[in-house]
Amino acid sequence: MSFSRTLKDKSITVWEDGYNHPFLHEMGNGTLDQEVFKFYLLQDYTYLIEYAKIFAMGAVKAADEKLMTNFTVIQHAILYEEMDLHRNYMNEFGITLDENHTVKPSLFNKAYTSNMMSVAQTGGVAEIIAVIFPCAWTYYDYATRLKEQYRDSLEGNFYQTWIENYASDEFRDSFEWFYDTLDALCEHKTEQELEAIEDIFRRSVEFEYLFWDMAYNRQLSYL
Ligand SMILES: Cc1ncc(C[n+]2csc(CCO)c2C)c(N)n1
Repeated sequence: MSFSRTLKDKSITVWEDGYNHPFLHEMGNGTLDQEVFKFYLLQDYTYLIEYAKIFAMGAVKAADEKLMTNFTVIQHAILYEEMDLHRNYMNEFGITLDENHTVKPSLFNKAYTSNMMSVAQTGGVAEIIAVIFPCAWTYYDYATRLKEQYRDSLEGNFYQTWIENYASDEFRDSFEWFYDTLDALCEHKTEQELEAIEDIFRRSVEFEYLFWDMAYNRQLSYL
């Protein structure tokens, strides 16, 4: 198996803790408190703005126009498609964009995006891919599993659109290039450098897990 494809298994404990989080299963069976989802949605919107900037950092550090394009295509998809999913749910909640713009990131949200920005500033393209990879990979993995596990009750579930968006083939294909690109970038790295990449990846899987937990407990925002 290529280096990039082993990364999930090297983070498997926290990866599975993420999938088993009640936030996800309550979305799957449709019982998740909509106030909890609203908290997640608004926090995630601020998260996505910072996350999109990491792709801009990738484009700045990319060695050729192909890679630069790959980063900018995803950045565009985040701003136009993924955030549309959020804007549509906000619309259902009657939250306007102006109201949304008053939301400040929670402490944990800030910690996650600050970590990503720090990796992006100090690292190269391999480190940038490692830090963003779990966001896409866990979402695709969790959503496809939820879609299968709760297939009998998905129709009419308030969270159906969310689940189907992240479980789509189109979404899977959009980040397919992460695998081979990361492998190529890691080809001549030392054991020590590879270990550092694994740590960056695992940290993001940990951050993903705690993002669910933060949202589920609506923690911690005194701002
Ligand atoms: C906390 C958090 N982590 C991951 C995602 C999912 N996500 C963000 S951008 C993107 C597209 C390509 O990476 C995906 C799948 C999210 N919404 N919120």
